[in-house]
Amino acid sequence: MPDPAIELIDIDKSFGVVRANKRINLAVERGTIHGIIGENGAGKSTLMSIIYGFYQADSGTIKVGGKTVDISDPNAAIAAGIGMVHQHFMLVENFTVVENVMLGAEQSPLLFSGIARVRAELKRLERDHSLDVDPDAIVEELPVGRQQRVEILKALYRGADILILDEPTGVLTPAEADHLFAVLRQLRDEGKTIILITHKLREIMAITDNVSVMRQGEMVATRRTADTDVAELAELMVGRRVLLTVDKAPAAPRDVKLSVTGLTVRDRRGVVMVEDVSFDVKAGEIVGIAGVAGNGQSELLEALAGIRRAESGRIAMLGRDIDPSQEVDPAEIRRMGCAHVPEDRHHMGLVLPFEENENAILGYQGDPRFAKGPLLDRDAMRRDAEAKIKAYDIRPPDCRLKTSNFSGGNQQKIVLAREMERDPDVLLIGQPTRGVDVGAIEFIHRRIIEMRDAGKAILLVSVELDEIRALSDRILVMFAGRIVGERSPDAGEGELGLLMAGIEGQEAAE
Ligand SMILES: Nc1ncnc2c1ncn2[C@@H]1O[C@H](COP(=O)(O)OP(=O)(O)OP(=O)(O)O)[C@@H](O)[C@H]1O
Repeated sequence: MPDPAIELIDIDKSFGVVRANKRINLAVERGTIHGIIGENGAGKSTLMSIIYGFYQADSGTIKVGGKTVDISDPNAAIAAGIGMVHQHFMLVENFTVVENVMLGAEQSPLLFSGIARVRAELKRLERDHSLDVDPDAIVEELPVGRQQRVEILKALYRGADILILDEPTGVLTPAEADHLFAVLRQLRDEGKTIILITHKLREIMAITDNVSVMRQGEMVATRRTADTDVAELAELMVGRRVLLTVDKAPAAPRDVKLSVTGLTVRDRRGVVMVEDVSFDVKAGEIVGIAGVAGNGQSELLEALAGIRRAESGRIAMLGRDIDPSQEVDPAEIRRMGCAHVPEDRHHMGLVLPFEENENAILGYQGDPRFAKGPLLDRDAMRRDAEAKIKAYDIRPPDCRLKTSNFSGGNQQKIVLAREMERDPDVLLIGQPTRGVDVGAIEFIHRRIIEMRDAGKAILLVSVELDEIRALSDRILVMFAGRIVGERSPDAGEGELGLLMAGIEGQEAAE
């Protein structure tokens, strides 16, 4: 390669018995966007953490601009011109944008020349890179797309020439993702080098110049994006052909298992998040809720699961009437036969310092299968966890490992296995495949269809329109807290997109 911006030579890294990176070699050409893909647990985040100095490689060499560098911590990475935009933003939420940009940039001589100059520099960076954000806004009040811009600005402010983005579109709306891509292309055209980790192969095809594939800790292939396609990449990732479409028979809906009438939910500040929502879900059908993130889907799901109090409305679930404006015990909802895969696995689905086998029964500790007198039957828990690890191909297959030590996609599989394998009659499922690889998506989709065919009533919330269209038997579109339309899964992407943007919906609702 004529001019690699960064080169990794024989990088090796183990965590105990897990060899996360095995003699990795990679050269990233300057002024290109280079995608890194791979199954959950393939070692992508570990490799990026080594480049950014969070982890130290056990052996190997990193060269930046042809020179060997010792990246002992993130400050050394920054000094070498490497910037990172994290999956879970590393911003201080109650600080302003300027304060966040200044924070941690102690090495920057600009810091000593006052906040006014920092603000001016920030303004210039924003203008030059179409990264519009108010420097004085408090970070937690910004939508996620803008918070991400702050992360990018922070890296640019510190002089990053090489920018690493880990799953940057996972939390973005489609419009925000398009904007991000425009920014990345512009940065590339200015000569910056971008390394992008994503599970979305369509994004790889749309935006990268080259793509490298990792499998089980190894770098197995690098391709020019123009010379490959989604099917080849999927196969390189998982080592077998992957079905990229979902095969399903027509639904055979039976009696209503979940009926929601006039549900209204406000958030802590009193803002209406769900407004007068009514719908039914029958046994043997999947009802998908489509919508841009932040239009009330999360609050709807939480109210149904009993973890958020509603203002008014009625819920009839599995023959029982629930008044959601009263305190509802989520454990009671679970006991009735309703399982819930929460959208935000870090905050609601898992206790990260717990062992895998403990999270595998979280919320179901009272189950007699796991009781030994007044105590927990640890052997039964481990046997149960091992069976789920096998069925969901959770890696590494170690139920004693702390949950925080699993990769993001494998953490998602731990939650899915726990909730789906309870054999619930009603399944509330939020963003089931966020952060999971194509092989696992194929498996999870198949499992959801099997559950439908076994007569379960399934409510699916996903911001991935492709996923909603592939799985749902009926699609409800939510906009600004209201259901603005019902469509069949055959409805075109354009038609659904307009509804999701509230354009047709407003007329329909009037
Ligand atoms: N701090 C740690 N301690 C122990 N094991 C770890 C640690 N960090 C990562 N691992 C293990 O290293 C392997 C690689 O994980 P990594 O997070 O790099 O995967 P990934 O390719 O980024 O996966 P995903 O797509 O799911 O995010 C996994 O088996 C993971 O469990």
